Amino acid sequence: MAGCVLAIDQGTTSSRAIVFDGGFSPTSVGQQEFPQHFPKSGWVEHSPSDIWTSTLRVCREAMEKAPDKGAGVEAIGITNQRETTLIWDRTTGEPVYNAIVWQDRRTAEFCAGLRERGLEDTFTSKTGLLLDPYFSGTKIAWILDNVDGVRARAERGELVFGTVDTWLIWHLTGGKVHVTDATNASRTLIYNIHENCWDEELCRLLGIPMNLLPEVKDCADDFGTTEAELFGRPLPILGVAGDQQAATVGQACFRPGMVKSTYGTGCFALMNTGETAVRSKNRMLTTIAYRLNGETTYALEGSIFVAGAAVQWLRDALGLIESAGETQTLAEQADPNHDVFLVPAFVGLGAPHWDAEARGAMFGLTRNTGPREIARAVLQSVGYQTSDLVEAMQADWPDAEKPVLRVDGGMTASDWTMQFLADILGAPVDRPTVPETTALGAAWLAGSKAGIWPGEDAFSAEWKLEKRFEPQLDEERRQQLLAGWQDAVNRTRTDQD
Ligand SMILES: Nc1ncnc2c1ncn2[C@@H]1O[C@H](COP(=O)(O)OP(=O)(O)O)[C@@H](O)[C@H]1O
Ligand SMILES: O=P(O)(O)OC[C@H](O)CO
Repeated sequence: MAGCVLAIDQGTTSSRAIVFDGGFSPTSVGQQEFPQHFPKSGWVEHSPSDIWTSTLRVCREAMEKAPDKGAGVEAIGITNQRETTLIWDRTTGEPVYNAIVWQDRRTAEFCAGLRERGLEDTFTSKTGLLLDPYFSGTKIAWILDNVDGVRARAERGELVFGTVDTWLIWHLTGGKVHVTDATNASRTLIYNIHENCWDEELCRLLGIPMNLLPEVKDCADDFGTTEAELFGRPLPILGVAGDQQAATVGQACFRPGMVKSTYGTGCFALMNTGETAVRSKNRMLTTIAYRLNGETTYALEGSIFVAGAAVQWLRDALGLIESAGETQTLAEQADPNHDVFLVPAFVGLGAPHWDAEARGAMFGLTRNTGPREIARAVLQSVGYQTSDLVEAMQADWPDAEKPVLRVDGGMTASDWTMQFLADILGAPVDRPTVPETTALGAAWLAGSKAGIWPGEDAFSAEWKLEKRFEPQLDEERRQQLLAGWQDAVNRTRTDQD
C-alpha cells in the first residue's frame, strides 16, 4: 500500500505515532505516556530521553501494526507540544538540563522585570507574543543563567537549542540536522514573525547567543532523512508544525475567518487571518499558522492552560471519578438550579488575562454542592474560557463572521461538553470524523511535499463532519451564566484592584 505517511505527534502527556494511508485514514497507532516532573511549585519538566525514546518506540509500534509493516510509508511528518525548551551538546547530543515544559512558570518574575522595563511592546510588535513564562525565550535564558557552566559552553559554540521538533529531528537524523519550522520558531519570543528571522535585538535582551539557534524552514520542506537502522530504511522528514498549527491544517482551516479549537491538556483556539498578522487589542497572540512555499499565513491564537487537565484533577487529586468519561453522567445529574463556577487557574490564567500568579478557585459552593455540580463546573469551565477567547478574537477582527468552531482533541469525546460549548458560544460547534486532526495535519504537510497527497483544495474537500452541536440555550440564561463566570474570573485574578 503506497502513499502512506507516518505522523509523529509528540504531546505534553504522551507520544503518539499514526500511519495514515493515501485516503487520509489512520491505519495504525502507537501511543505511550511518559512521566511528568514537578520539581517545585509551578515547575514542569520532561526528561529529554523520555521524549526521544517514547517517540521512537511508538513510531516502531505504528509501523509494525501498519499494513505490510509500514512498507508503504514514504514520508514522515512531525507535530509537537510547542514552546517546551531543550539545550544540548552539539557534538555528544547530551542535554544540559531537563526539557522545561510550556506550562512551567519559573520565569514569571523575569518576565515581570522585562515588563517593568517597558519592553513588552518591543517583544509583542516583533513576535506577536506577550511577556509570559509560557514561551521558550525566558526558559532558554533560565537554563543559560542557572545551570553551571552552560553560558560559557554556549558562548564557545558547543551547545544548541531546540523545541521538541528540533530535538526529535536531531535524533532521527543521527545528530546531523539542526532545524525547526516557522510555526515552532514563532513560539520562542525571539523570532520576528513579520520578517521571518531570528531577531538579534530580542536575543540580546534575553542574553541568548544566536549560535544556539536552529535553521528555520517552511512547514512542508526537507528536514533531513532518518538513519537507516531506525526503521529499516531511510525515510524523508518532509513536514513539521507545532501541534496547534498542525491541528489548524488538519481541520482544513485554510480560509481567513475559519477557527479550530483543540481540547487536550489545555485548549488552544486559532483563527486563520490569512496574510495579515492582526495585532490583538485584547491580549490574544499573533502567530504563524503555517508557512508554505515561503508564504506565511497568520493566525490569532487564544491559549488556555487547563482544559482536560481539570478533568484529570477530578480523577487524580480529588478522586471523584475513575475515568474522564464519568464526568458526563455526573454533569447530566447536577442540580440545574445550583450554579457552581470553577476558574481552573492551576498554573495561572492564560488568554485573555495572562495572570501568571492567579491560582484556581471555585465559587457558589453551598451545603448541597456535591461531585455532580463540581464535575459540571469542570466541563463548563472549558466552555466559558473558549467563549472569552472567541469574543476577544471577534473584537480583534470584527470583519470576520461569527465563526463555526471546528473542534478536536481528547475532550471532544464528551457530547455534554460540546453541547455546552455551543450553548455558551451561541454558535455551532463541528466535530469531524477524524479525531486525530493534529497528526493528520502533520501527515498532510509531509504527504503533499512528497507529492503523494493532493493540495489544499482536495484535502479540504475530504474534511467530513461527524456531528454538529447547535446552540439551544435561551439568550437570557446564557447571559446570566456568562455574568456568573466573569464575576468568578474577576475575583480570581491577582491583577484586579
Ligand atoms: N470523555 C471525556 N470527557 C472529558 N474529558 C475527557 C474525555 N476523554 C478525554 N478527556 C480529557 O482529554 C485529555 C486528553 O486529550 P489529548 O488530546 O490526548 O491530550 P494531550 O494531547 O494534551 O495529551 C485529558 O486531559 C482527559 O482528561
Ligand atoms: O501537548 P498538547 O496537545 O497539550 O499541546 C500543548 C501546546 O502545544 C502548548 O502550546
